Amino acid sequence: MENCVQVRNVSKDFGGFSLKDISFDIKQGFITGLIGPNGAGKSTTIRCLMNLINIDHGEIQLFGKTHESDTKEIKQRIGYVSDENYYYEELSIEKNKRIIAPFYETWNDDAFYRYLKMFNLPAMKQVKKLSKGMKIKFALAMALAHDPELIIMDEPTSGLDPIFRRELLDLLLEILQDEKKAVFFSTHITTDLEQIADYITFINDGKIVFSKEKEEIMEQYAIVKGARTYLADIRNQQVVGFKETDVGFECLMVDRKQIPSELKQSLAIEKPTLEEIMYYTVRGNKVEGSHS
Ligand SMILES: Nc1ncnc2c1ncn2[C@@H]1O[C@H](COP(=O)(O)OP(=O)(O)OP(=O)(O)O)[C@@H](O)[C@H]1O
Repeated sequence: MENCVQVRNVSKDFGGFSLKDISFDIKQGFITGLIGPNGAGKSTTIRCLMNLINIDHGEIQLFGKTHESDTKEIKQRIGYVSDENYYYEELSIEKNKRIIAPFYETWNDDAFYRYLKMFNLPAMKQVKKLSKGMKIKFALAMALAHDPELIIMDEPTSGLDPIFRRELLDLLLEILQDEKKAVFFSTHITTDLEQIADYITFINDGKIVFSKEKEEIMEQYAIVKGARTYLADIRNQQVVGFKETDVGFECLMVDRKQIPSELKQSLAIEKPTLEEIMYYTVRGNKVEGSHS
């Protein structure tokens, strides 16, 4: 299994915020989701991959190459959907296309118009007059029309209605039928990733919490619920995040194998959702707990 992206020990210091020695891979043939709370560093990470930000330390390889020596080729091979509109707002979809398309050697005009039709986009409309969802669809059409090997998207689904969101997820799966391609996207809608992602990279406060196969994460982590009587026993274990409830406690453990066998009968042990993994990791082990 080949990595189409390798991020190794990358750091970037903005003063108030920094990416701290992050490393992860994006694998060819798979969908990797990037999750993390607001301000965790998702967009910054994506901008580093796109060479829109200079990194302070570390190395980023895309298709075995680096931006320092091969940025033009790398960008040819990526379809990028930014979280900000980076097209000409005053111009129409059609005029934007005419300016940008010649940059791509593999541009496919038929595919572009097919996507416009599929996404219900009016070619003659000025970009500034498009709705938020339409802007994302336009960015998608531009990103997909040059048949990229790697699709990188920064929160593409956040402004989309649930119907189109589902269609987009199906479209991504269809694109992935070609095993040479890869998709990497950030999102707060973790249920989308539960549906379609193969790998999850979780970033919190500029650090990678994990970057792993989704199934492995779901098998490894556990939500443990129990009565107060077992509270002391469980707090002796390696607990990621913890909260007291009216009836007892609920916590997230990194490794379900660590739950002592003598306690297993008395506790409810469940598979977590990605949202629960994020929630407890960010919340941590605050002792006061919130009653739910
Ligand atoms: N150019 C910059 N100069 C200084 N600080 C920056 C710059 N870009 C981002 N930051 C800071 O870096 C931190 C991480 O921002 P980033 O946009 O990467 O987070 P995010 O995980 O994408 O968040 P969100 O989910 O809210 O979109 C924030 O505190 C932000 O203010």
